[in-house]
Amino acid sequence: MKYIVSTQNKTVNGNIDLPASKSISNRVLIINALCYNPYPVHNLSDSDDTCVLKKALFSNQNKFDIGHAGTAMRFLTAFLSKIVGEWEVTGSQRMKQRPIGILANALTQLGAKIEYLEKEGFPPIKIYGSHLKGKTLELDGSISSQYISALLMIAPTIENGLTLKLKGEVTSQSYIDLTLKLMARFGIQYNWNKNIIHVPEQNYLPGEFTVEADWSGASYWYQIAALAEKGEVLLKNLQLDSLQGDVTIAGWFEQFGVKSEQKKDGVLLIKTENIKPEKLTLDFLENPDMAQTFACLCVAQKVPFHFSGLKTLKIKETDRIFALQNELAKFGAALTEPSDGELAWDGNFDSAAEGKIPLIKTYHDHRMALAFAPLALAGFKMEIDDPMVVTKSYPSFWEDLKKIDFQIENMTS
Ligand SMILES: O=C(O)C1=C[C@@H](OP(=O)(O)O)[C@@H](O)[C@H](O)C1
Ligand SMILES: C=C(OP(=O)(O)O)C(=O)O
Repeated sequence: MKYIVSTQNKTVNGNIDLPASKSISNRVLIINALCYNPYPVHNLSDSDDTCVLKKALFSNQNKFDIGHAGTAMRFLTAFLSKIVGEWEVTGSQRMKQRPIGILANALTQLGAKIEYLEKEGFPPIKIYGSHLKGKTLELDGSISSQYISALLMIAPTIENGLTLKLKGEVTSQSYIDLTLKLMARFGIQYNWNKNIIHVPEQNYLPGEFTVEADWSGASYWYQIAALAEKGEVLLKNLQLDSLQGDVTIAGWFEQFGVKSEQKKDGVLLIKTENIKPEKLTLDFLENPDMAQTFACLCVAQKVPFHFSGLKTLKIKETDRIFALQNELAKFGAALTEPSDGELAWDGNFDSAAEGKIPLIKTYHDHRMALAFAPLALAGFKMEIDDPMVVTKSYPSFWEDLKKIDFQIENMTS
């Protein structure tokens, strides 16, 4: 299936019901599974990534296919390691290329047994869950914070708790912070000093919980507001006082004339001023999921950029560096990779691309479709391949775009 995405509008006004955060939802599902008497969770995400984890946790099977969901893969691996039994976890072809060795080694040191069913260090895996005994573990933090979050969530429930000494340049720290803050919300005490996190053995205290709206999903609406000449968009249930690290984009978007105001029922984006930076320099180490949003925005706004902190983009749903280079080249923008973890653009367009209507490939990556579609507002015409890829995090995205008069034409043959 393909969608042709276009709009004649230059002004955007609307109220959008954002999806709930899949990062928060998946943490709360695991924490609830570790509680003795869990309360129901309100506003749980309806994304694929949350649905697969929920299905696995509530199933009576011992084999799980978590599709493309990184958090489900990593969180479930740690959770099942402490549940006595034999478990198999697999995922999509891409998941089989996303490493899990660091987490599996750590769990093995705590007493679990993990076998690789195909390739050493990668899913699918077989887990022999058992009673785990905590200790001090040294862990490379530069590949994925999800390994650390997965271990932290089970830490209070294993004998003697757990101490993690993080090595290397720790990526996505804002997500580690999110994990610990949510654990604290469920009664857990911990100590985090520089690169050492200590979680003593203790019980989670169940309580009522409502999941926040998703700041990563909000970024596409900020992008839309930035590309519009003017307008106001209310992002319902979104909070500026948020647990999610991606809230930081509210500040980044001010350079593109988008202001954020906290209202009773959400965050109001206000676009009044058509401004943009001469060049954009940003570090995405804490916010890797925002790289596609800003690369697409800068090309549409003709803003040269230099982005860093992108080393982990190659092991996400797709190699996002390669995907951005390939697809933005279809609009005539040649992005370079000055060194590993960097992406840059000099602001020049190749005129050979002018007047063409490219087919934007999405590479099984929701954020490719989510970040490219807003470019219709800047007059970029395109077809989007496999548009339902958005269900990984934002199932109602296309319906929401129609609310602000985007035309979404289905080209299913
Ligand atoms: O813990 C989480 O919820 C996430 C952590 C990040 O992954 P990495 O830690 O692998 O960078 C992020 O990219 C992902 O979308 C969600
Ligand atoms: C990287 C992402 O997800 P995950 O790693 O959980 O698959 C994402 O949602 O952008």
